[in-house]
Amino acid sequence: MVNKRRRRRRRDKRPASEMESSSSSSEEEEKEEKKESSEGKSDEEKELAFWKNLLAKLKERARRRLEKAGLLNAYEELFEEDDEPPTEAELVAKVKELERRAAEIEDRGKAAEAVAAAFEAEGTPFPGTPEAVETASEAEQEQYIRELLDPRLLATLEREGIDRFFPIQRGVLPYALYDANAPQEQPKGVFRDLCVAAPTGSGKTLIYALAIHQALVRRTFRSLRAVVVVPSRELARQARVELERFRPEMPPELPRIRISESAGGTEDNIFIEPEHLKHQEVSIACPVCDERPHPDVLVCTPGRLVDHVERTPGFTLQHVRYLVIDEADRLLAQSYQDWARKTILACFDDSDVPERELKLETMFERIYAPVTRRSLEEPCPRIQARLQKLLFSATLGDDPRLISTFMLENPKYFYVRDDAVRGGDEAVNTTALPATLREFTILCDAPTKPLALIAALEEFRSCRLVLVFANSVDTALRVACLLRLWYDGGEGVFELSSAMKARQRDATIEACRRRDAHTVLVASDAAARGIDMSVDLVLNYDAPSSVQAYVHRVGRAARAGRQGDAVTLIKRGQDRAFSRLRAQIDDDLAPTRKRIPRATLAALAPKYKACLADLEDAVRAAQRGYRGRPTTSPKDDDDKGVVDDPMDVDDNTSSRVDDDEKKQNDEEDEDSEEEEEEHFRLFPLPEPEEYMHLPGVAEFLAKKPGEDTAWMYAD
Ligand SMILES: Nc1ncnc2c1ncn2[C@@H]1O[C@H](COP(=O)(O)OP(=O)(O)OP(=O)(O)O)[C@@H](O)[C@H]1O
Repeated sequence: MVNKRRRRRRRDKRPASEMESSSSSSEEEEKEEKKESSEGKSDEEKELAFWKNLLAKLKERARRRLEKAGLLNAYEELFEEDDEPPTEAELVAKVKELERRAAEIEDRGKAAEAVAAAFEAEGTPFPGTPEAVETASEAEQEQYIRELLDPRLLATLEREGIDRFFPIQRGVLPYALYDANAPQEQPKGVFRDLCVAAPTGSGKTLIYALAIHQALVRRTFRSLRAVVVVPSRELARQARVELERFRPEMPPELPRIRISESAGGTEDNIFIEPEHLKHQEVSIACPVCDERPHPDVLVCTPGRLVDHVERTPGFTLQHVRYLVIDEADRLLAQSYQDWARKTILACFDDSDVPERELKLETMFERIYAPVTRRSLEEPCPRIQARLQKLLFSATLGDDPRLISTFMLENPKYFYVRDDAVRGGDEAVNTTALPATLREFTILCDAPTKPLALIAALEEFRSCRLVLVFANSVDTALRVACLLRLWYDGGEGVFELSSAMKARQRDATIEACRRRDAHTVLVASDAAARGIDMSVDLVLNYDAPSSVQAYVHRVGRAARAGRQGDAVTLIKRGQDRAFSRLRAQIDDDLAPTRKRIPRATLAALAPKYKACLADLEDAVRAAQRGYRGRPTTSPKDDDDKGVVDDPMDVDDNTSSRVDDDEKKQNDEEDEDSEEEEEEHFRLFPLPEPEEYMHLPGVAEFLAKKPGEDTAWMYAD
């Protein structure tokens, strides 16, 4: 039916001369059509179902368009609920009426463009756009965001106790949600990628969670629409939990938004996309597929993502609307399998799309017609189904490789300076710390450094959770062992490093989150980024070697507007280097110098010495608990020439810098094969006979490339 209408429209558009010369062939076509329609009569019910399905899609599109153009009343008049199913003729008439309205909208669109141009000429943002609320009051920004949010998401926010948005959320959400609500099929270049640099704990996750859910809340078609890439397995888990926390309730007729995780040892719900869904066929209800695990959102590490792109049958990124890259500066530095290029190219892969171009001849087709997948070709021959990239980090920086590696399109940058959120067209290298963080330094000698750590811990004994950072896996292990001895068995002392198995790390994080007594977690930089666990005090046993490491480490405290403290132990001789590092942060503040009285150290010394005597045995016992003994590698630069810190190991077992990513990827490879096998056992590919009986499937599969199929890009 769709084919016939298209053919008819195309004929009408041909020049008169061509029309005359081909009149005989058109008569033949007419006959052919009649023959086709008489043959089709036996399938009347099927066809009506097809039309209804298409109309439902068109109605939704029309509603959005008309609503935007202030024509909602017209829409309601046009589609009053009928008790009787409409006849085919009525449906065709309605679609024609839609075409007329669409043309009307185009006129209005032109008028609106002229008005927008006038506003631009005056330098005033167009009312109702995100630009217009950039400088508005806090209350106006809140209201604007709430108006853009679906009521089901507002209900979720209320349920989760989010009653106001944080500053960076008020700055970015107007843009992110405005785009999430905009129709997909915009000409290339209309939408912008967003890059957000905001302090740790400022609520960046909620920004992408809301944008994704807002775009998917009215989706009718199930396919992978959002991919969130994070640098570690722990962050993948956390992001998934956060996305699930804000997941909206769906209307009864739609399946809920499914969120999956694919990182390291975790591999759930990875799906195979059945052939007939790959091409976004109009038919949307497919019981077989709905019972199968189809994620709408996938949270993953880069390694696992590349594995899926290259190896998982049926896995495609072709329908992905959002590519979120969290901790983007960290992921930029990670070239694992050339993941960024491969991922983005996979989003534009149209190799299995039949060689067919939609000729968008009428306004109707341009607005409502099915659109195909996207193409990187310039100029794009098709309407673009859009891919928006959202980049986040507390230390995003202005590295030009961000644009090239992630193929950013017309990016808009958000950053925080002088406690205010700013937006601009240029990347700005700026780093801010949470305003609620208090920073301290303690100057100490190498031999007494562990004692200084103990003294600092004693001073902050009232804190619930203290996170101690060491520069290497081995130092973290030794410090944890020392503290266990210090706390007489150390029930509340935990260790987190990449030398541990993934499940051990999960269990440790969970235990630290749950405990309500004084808890000390000793970690390597594996725990520096992104982990959100209500830390009261960050204690840098080793001074970090870069400003990025410092910002992410201390940012585990003072999150979400809460008070928090950070203490850094600085060995004599390291203080200048640390001051230079701290000066790279955009504020005029300096950490307060704390002094530990000699008398305090002297009082702690006897017990400390007793602990040291038992330390080697404790370390050996702890190492036996690992998968294998940590290997050896060169010492940290910082420690060169300094051998007398009792937490430094001797030459035979020298400190290993925590190469978290490498370790993780090795681990992922090891775990994944087993898990994949298990997955395919649980979720085998459906046999074609399982879905061939479903309406429309056989017909769709029978269509040849190039045939005028009704393709639909459905939200
Ligand atoms: N509007 C809000 N009101 C209350 N709490 C919020 C709000 N937004 C986010 N939060 C909470 O703030 C905490 C920190 O948020 P999140 O982890 O997203 O920070 P982040 O900016 O991503 O930090 P990092 O850079 O360290 O990854 C989380 O526990 C989150 O649930």
